[in-house]
Amino acid sequence: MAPQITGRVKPTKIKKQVRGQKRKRDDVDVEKLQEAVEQLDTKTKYESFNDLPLSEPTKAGLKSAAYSTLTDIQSKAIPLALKGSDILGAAKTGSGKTLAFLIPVLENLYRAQCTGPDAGLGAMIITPTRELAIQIFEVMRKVGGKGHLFAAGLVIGGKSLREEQDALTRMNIVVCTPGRILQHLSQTALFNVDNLRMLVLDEADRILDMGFQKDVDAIVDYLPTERQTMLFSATQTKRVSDLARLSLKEPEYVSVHEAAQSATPKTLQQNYVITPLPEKLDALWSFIQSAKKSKILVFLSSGKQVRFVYEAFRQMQPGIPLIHLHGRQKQTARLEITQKFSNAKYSCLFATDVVARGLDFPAVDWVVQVDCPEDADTYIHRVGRTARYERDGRAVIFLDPSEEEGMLTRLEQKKVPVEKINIRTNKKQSIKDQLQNMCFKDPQLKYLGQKAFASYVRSLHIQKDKEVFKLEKYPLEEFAASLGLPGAPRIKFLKADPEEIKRKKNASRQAAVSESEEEDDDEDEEADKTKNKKNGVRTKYDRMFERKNQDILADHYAKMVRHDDEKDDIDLNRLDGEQEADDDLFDVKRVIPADEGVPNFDISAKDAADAQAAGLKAVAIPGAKDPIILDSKRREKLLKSKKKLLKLKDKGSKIIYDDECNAHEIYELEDEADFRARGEAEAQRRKFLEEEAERVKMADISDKALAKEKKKAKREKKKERERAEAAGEDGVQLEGEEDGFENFKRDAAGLGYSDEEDSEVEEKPSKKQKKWFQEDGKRKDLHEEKEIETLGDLEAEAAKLLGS
Ligand SMILES: Nc1ncnc2c1ncn2[C@@H]1O[C@H](COP(=O)(O)OP(=O)(O)OP(=O)(O)O)[C@@H](O)[C@H]1O
Repeated sequence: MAPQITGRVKPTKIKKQVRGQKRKRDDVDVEKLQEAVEQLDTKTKYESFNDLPLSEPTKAGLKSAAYSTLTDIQSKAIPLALKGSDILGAAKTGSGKTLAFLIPVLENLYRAQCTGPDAGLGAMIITPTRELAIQIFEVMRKVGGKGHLFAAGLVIGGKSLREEQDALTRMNIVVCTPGRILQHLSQTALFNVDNLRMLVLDEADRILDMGFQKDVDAIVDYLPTERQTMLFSATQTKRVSDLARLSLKEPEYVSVHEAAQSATPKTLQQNYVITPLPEKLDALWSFIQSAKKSKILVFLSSGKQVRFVYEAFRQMQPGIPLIHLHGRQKQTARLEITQKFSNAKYSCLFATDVVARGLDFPAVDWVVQVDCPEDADTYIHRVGRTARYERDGRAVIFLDPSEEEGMLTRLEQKKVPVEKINIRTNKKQSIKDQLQNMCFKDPQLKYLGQKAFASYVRSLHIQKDKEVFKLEKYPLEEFAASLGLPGAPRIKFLKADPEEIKRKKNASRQAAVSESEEEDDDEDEEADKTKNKKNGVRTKYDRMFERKNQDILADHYAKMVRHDDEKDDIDLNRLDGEQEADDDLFDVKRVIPADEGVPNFDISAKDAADAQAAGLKAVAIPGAKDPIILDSKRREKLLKSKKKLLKLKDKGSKIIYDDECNAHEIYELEDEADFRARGEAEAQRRKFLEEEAERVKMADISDKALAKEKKKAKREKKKERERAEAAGEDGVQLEGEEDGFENFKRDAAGLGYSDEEDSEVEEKPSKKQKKWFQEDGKRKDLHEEKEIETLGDLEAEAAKLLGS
């Protein structure tokens, strides 16, 4: 999105006069406001925006956006911020922190009359992701667009630097991502920040985190030290070193957490299900099947997993619209997807942590965490995408048994109440066979699966919290099988020069991560870990990472599975133009045996010669076109199996015979002279098309006649049945009718919970059976689920879920 200017230039004389008069009125207004702000009692709990000394344009904006009462954080932070204090604001997700800093920004700049191109930049709002910046900008437009004359804009990249440069020099308020604004600070000569009065860091803990550390330090160096600084997040930093870096002056710590019993919204129902890693996709599929009439946000730990799960599930047609979002998609695609998910009533979005923070998707029913988050803070932000601003919401996390103890301890420490539930046995569906079948038939999907496997193992390997993530405890072979892979891909861990790692770390953190993505790009951290591990004990997993084997996934093959929505242009936000560093340190290098159904991996005679030169043995197979190279025990074994060798042999080609019993290939090129003798090529082409069109038309007529006949026969059969029923015959029922309705009811009720224990006992057709989950033990504070009997009940339930 290009920077947008909300302020207007009024060139005519009349307009100038009007403006002059308005300014006079504003001056009086400003003086009065200033007085009122000075007298404001920061200890009072203000309930209504009308009780605060706010300018008319802000009041109008709040009114038109239907904001009337203040949330807790707004009530505590706004009065202090209006008076100019530095603020450290911490409040639960969805509690209205955005307005808590936006209103003071608008008001303080208004009172300072910091409007128009000559006033310069008055406020800078920094956020970790582009999506969040856009969202904040939209809220600002909504609240500030009713009469304020500020020039406000977005600087998040995705546009040419030049366009942004021009607009930046006229802006009074900028909402930006760290990388891009730093680029302007260092490259845009006319961008002057000497008048900056306010600096806001939304999701401050993330921005002050190692990924953005350098950028933020560099930005702060450009800014005047005399300014108001505000930090907001649901999981706030209190580190003195962080605050010192930003030169906060006696900051007011405004926390709504401290007194609260939990760090998450009261209206959020949180559960966990113990799900061994190889069963996670089964569990996810079963879950989606039972919650089709909902809006679901599914978190996975990397973009590769997102792509694989999305592709695989899409092919399996789950009956709910699927979309996916990760940081490697183009900006426009990312925006479209967030928009789509926001507007959807029922939808399932597979995403990485790129949407974990701050995004305000309306009416999300479920947040499902398939992969365990790296820490409790990430958990809090992920689940915070539902149950926003007093609405209900539900969250469920799938924990591998090895993660249970560690993660629950972390959550308890952060005051996150989460209860165990089980998946109902009759709701469990296994999709392993289906995935295996799909991967066997579709090498592209299999390739995505291999990448997903590698990136997941990598993410486990680099996790900081080893009490939660114990790599050796995960059943990786079974996990690979659960993705439909014929075996666990071998993962190669390239050892890099520590100096090179350091250089990359600085460069890629500055560039890539600054745009938002917290996934996939962590090779640098990973490399550090290896360095640290150097003196430690090597496990079988270390050996797995270090294993070397042939690279047979050729470039063209990788390109083949490249998605349209992936970045293929240079990201303007990357300072050093660095492109996908994704696989630099980790790579899937799997030797794919010929019997795994992956085509196009024939070993040519040249390859064989190369292999021999490299000291490998190449063996000629009778009947096979090319020799096979003995580069592994598996291939040596293959030589001993006649059945497997058969697959390597030339399959022959199909031959057809003419009337004189002469053999022909199916497609043979016609003699050119004969072809020319029949006339102009173009005329022949046209004639062929006409004949084909006629043939299709005839086929269509006979198809229709057939369909008509079938319909008639069906109707007659139905009538016959009805006659029989009327005559009192037993056991006749119209096919499908009853079943269809039952399924519909089941799906709807699958959203609920029950109090009963998991049991294998055959279940009576009671309503409780229809639920996907059941609780492990007794749970308090759950809202009663109304039993869904009719379509009307279902609609009422859906309306309740959607908070309408
Ligand atoms: N005073 C208010 N009255 C009514 N609705 C409000 C008010 N303040 C905020 N909201 C609504 O609450 C929702 C959440 O607000 P916001 O996005 O600011 O939360 P947040 O605390 O920043 O959440 P997160 O920690 O996830 O970033 C938004 O849909 C917003 O419109």
